[in-house]
Amino acid sequence: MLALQGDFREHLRAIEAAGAEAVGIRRPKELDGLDGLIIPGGESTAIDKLARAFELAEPLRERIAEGLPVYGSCAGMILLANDIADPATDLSGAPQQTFGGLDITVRRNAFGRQRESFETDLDFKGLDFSATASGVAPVHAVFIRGPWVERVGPGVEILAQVVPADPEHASHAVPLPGTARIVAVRSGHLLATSFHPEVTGEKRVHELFIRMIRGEA
Ligand SMILES: NC(=O)CC[C@H](N)C(=O)O
Repeated sequence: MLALQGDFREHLRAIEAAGAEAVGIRRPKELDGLDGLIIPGGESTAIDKLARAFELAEPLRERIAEGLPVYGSCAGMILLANDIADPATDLSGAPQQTFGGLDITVRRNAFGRQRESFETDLDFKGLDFSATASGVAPVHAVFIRGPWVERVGPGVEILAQVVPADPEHASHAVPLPGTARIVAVRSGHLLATSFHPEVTGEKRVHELFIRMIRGEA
């Protein structure tokens, strides 16, 4: 659990509820011996700056490239993306940085600002093979100033999309009803969701990640 900023406490609880042990990571040496890492929701710019300040960013990029399983939710998805369509810039005009690894382009705050946060049910692929042969299962998803994925590269699997139905979402960045937006992806050892399963008591996304770590999914 990258415990620099954001809702890492909620993820710690979700991992433990899913039957695994989790520890908070704040220093490069704490990356040694990890089976996997979760990057929580929060502010991607803050996590980026703190990771650089604590000299974690480079070692983490290396571990991701070496195959460390990582799950990123919301800001964590942004930090795993190779590209950001609209990166925030600091006072010197330098764009925010990501750890990368996922060949996707994300758009930050794509569904709007805090007041446009919303909840919806969506079908998530690969979660629950007892439900359907395809493993597609319904998930109640909470979006809080979330990103969406605008581009997926080869080898990136789309696990869930959202089609904002209610017309109120047509009044800003959210696409007109009927336009599907990618909100969960997987590429090998990397998993990312735009939404926050850790805030709803949903365990299956964390269980999927644990199965990925164990080589069972
Ligand atoms: N809930 C979240 O993690 C919000 C992410 C935030 N909008 C960012 O750009 O980093």
